[in-house]
This record gives sequence, C-alpha cells and structure tokens, in this order.
Amino acid sequence: MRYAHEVDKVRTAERALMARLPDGTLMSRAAAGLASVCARILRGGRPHAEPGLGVYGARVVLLVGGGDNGGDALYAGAGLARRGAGVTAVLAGTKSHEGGLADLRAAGGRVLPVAEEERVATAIDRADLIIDGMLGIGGRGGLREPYAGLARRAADSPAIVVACDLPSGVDASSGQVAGAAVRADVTVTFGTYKPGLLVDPGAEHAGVVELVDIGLGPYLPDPDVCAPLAEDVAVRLPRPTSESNKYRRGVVGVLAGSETFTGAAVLAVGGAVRGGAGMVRFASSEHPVELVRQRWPESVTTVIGDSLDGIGRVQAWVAGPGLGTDERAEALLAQVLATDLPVLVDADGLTVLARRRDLLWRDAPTVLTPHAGELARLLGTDAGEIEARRLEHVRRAAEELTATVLLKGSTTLIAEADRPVRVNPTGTPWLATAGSGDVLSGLTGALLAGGVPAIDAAATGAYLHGLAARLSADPYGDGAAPISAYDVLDALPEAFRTLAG
Ligand SMILES: NC(=O)C1=CN([C@@H]2O[C@H](COP(=O)(O)OP(=O)(O)OC[C@H]3O[C@@H](n4cnc5c(N)ncnc54)[C@H](O)[C@@H]3O)[C@@H](O)[C@H]2O)[C@@H](O)CC1
Ligand SMILES: [K+]
Repeated sequence: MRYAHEVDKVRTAERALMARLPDGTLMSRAAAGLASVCARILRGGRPHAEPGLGVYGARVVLLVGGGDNGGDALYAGAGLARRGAGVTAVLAGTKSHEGGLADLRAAGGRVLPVAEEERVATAIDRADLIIDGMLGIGGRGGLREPYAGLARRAADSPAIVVACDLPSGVDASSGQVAGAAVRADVTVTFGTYKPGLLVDPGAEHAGVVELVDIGLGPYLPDPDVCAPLAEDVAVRLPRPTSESNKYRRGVVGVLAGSETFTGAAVLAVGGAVRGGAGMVRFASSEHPVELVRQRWPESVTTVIGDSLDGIGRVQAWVAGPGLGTDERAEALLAQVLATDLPVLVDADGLTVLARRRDLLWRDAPTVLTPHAGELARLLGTDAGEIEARRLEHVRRAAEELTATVLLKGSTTLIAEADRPVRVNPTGTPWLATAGSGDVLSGLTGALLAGGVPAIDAAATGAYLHGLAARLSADPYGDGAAPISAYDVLDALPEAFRTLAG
C-alpha cells in the first residue's frame, strides 16, 4: 500500500521527529535522497548528450523558492555540483534558504536572480535536468509570478523535470491545481506520499513518484489516502477451495436493462460472470433477458414486471445499468434496497437515487459507482466542481449518502466514512468508453456476493477493471489501441491471472 498524509499531519510528524534530531538533519536527508534520484536519472541519459555520461558535466538548473522546499533543492544541487555537475540556481523567492545557498556556492554552483530574464531563459533551455524547488507543502493556490513563468519555461525545455516533494502549484492535500503548476517527469517526495500526488489533477502533474524515507514513519498517524499495490489486491481476491460450490462462491442478482437499453445488462452480467460469481441471476424485461440468455447461457434469467418476487436467493445485488428511470425502475430499485443484502447501485439507479435519497437509509452495505456527472446530481452540485476537488467530494458523498462511494474518472477514488480514501492505480484513459462502467458494476457485485467487504470489493473491482483495460489496450506494452467494453470483459481472466501470479 502507498500511504499518503495531508499537510498538517506531515508537519506535526516532522516537528516531533525534528525535536529529537540535530538541526538541519531532515533537510539533509531529503536533499541527499533528491540528489541521488537525480544522479540516477542523469546516469540513464540526458537530452543534450550521449546516454550514460552520468552526473559529471551535466547541466542542472534549480528553480528555488523562498521556503524550505527551495532549501532542499539548493542542498541537493550542491551535492550534484560536488559530483561534477554544472549547477545554476535561479532564485525566485523574496528570500532564499541561507544555509542551502552557502552550501551551493561552496560547491561551485552558480546563482542567478530571476530578474536576469535572458540568462535564466537560456539556462533553462539548455538544462539537462531541472529541479523544481519553488513550492512544497507550504504552497497555497496556483503559482504566482515569477514562479508561474518559470514553470512555463521549464515545460518548454527538453530537460527532465524533477519536482522536489511535489510539483509546485499542486495542492499537497487535495491534488487541486488552481492555475499554473509544474509538470514533472519525476517527483521525489519526502517522508510520506501526499494525497495530491495520488489524486488527479495533481497526480498527472507528478509523473513517476519516488518516496525518500526521512524517518517520519513512527510519527505518522493513520493515512488520509492510500493506493493499493498489486499484492494488497491479490490477498483480497476470493479464491474457490475444494469446499466451494456455486452458492458458497456467491450468487449475484443483476437488475439491469430495459426494452430501450439492452447492452448495459449484457455487459453487467458479463462482469459478474467473469468476476467469479458462483451464479448470476438476471432479472429484467423480455428483450434484455433474451439477449443475456444468448450471450451468457450460464446465467439464470427471469422476466419480471414491477416485482422481484420469485427471483430466488442471492447474496448481493447489482442494480441500475440500463434500467431506465421511470416509476417501474424506482419501484424495483426500492425493493432491492429494502433487502438486507449488499447492493451496488450504478447508472440509471443513481439517477433514481438522486430524487429518492431516502432509499439509502438502510443497514446493509451500499456501494454507489457514479462518474462526476452522476455524483453531481446526487450531491446537488455540478460536475466541474467535482472534477476539480474529487477527494473532497467523494468523502462528502460517503458521509452524506452513508454508502461506499466509488467515483469514476481519471483517478478512480473509493471512499467510506472514517476510512482512508483508496485511490485506484490501474486506470487508463482508454477505459473512458461506453459500457465499461457496466462491466465494473457486475465485477464488483460478484466480489460483494463472494463476501468481500464493500470498500475492498470496490477497490478490488476497480483495480482488476483498470488492469484488464490496460492489458487489452496495450497487450505487449509497445503501443495502445482503442478498446471496447467487451474487450475489457475478455481481458478480465488475464487480469485475475496477472494478480494471482
Ligand atoms: N518541515 C520539515 O521538517 C521538512 C521540510 N522539508 C521541505 O520543506 C517544504 C516545506 O517548506 P515551507 O514550509 O518553507 O514551504 P514551501 O517551501 O512550500 O513554501 C513556502 C512559501 O511559499 C510562498 N507561497 C505559498 N504559495 C505560493 C504561491 N501559490 N505562489 C507563490 N508563492 C507562494 C509562501 O509565502 C510561503 O512562505 C517541504 O515541502 C519539503 O520540501 C524537507 O526539507 C524535509 C523536512
Ligand atoms: K516543488
């Protein structure tokens, strides 16, 4: 698991640790970690020179802000200068970290005030590597000048951009980017991940994130956000044993599809079948039932009117894809939510819930899987607001709707009251295709029916779904192509095998 902490918790932990160490120890640990990652990057090749030349002779530019983030960059720059790099520090703050500046000068580094525009521009354009040390966890809001101009210039340079602690302009606690921000190829972060490095839009500014241990671990409280690794997901996968039978593996009920919308039902049932359900019971009107029977003969189908009576026993429900939003859909959804079973509600079901939030007053687990538009309807806000502050909104939704909420999008987030928000690391933009959400619903429903707790089922479903999409979009790792929701379904067995292996 990668754990992330908000700024106030990082600061408290840093204070506690600093009290036990000589002055400057933490900064020198951070700077040493940053310098060693930069050296490794330079050994891998530089834009302006032959690969493998290493640090000696490399052109390194430091963008230095007025706070301790700038201090880290200056000390790291001094370390690289001692290994033979040509280091130029662009001083952009109203003041600069004195110790760091003295160390850089002593190591033979050059210093340029930001006002010397032409020389600054030339240094940035010719750099092999730029260290962004303008703002760290003390940054508030989008970058102001002169930082914003430096961030733009760095983006246009062929240099590799390495962010110190986090890309300047990204809000460390939320991932919000309010205006200009640095786009890094690599971010070297200290002590713990910051939520803004894992959650978009911040995450996409961070590039590859490397964590440097500065000894903060024992002083950190529970995380605010975490991102599972493959091994965290693998241990949660339900696996059949010699004792298993179809009932023990879990029977999932799927209430989906209507005379108008049939495809969503076929995909949701497919997700449940491929998600490892022991049995799938599908309830819908005639046309979708006919289609599901043809494509998934292993499912047990029932044509229903406006009642679910006689469907048979299930252990979890998936309700909503293609269901419609009329009174019949509402009545059926109400029946599902009146059970004491785990229920996942998606798509049209969420639209119905936006006008019938009372249906969520239940004791059994409820999983909601909205995209930003659907969540906006549920919370009475607009999708743009949600996209800009995804973490805040998914937490609010989990509290207000008393449910496990999986917010789909560029980074899928899963929230449950009083628990760290889970960030799914496996998505791909190719997954933004019609019907892929229906597959996720069925898959997650199968995990719920298999007895996986709601937040784990949602996080595991999202992980497998994203992995299946990656495997089908780019099976050989040498170039991606568009995929359909069906391709995701077809890649699910491979995704399970990848995790199990
Ligand atoms: N506290 C510690 O123990 C450690 C801190 N470290 C470093 O220190 C950093 C935090 O240092 P600081 O607290 O000095 O904060 P920062 O270096 O992030 O920046 C602080 C200053 O930037 C200005 N500022 C804020 N938002 C701005 C904006 N949008 N545009 C322009 N200027 C803006 C403010 O005037 C503020 O004083 C960490 O991110 C990390 O890099 C590391 O050395 C490890 C140890
Ligand atoms: K930074």
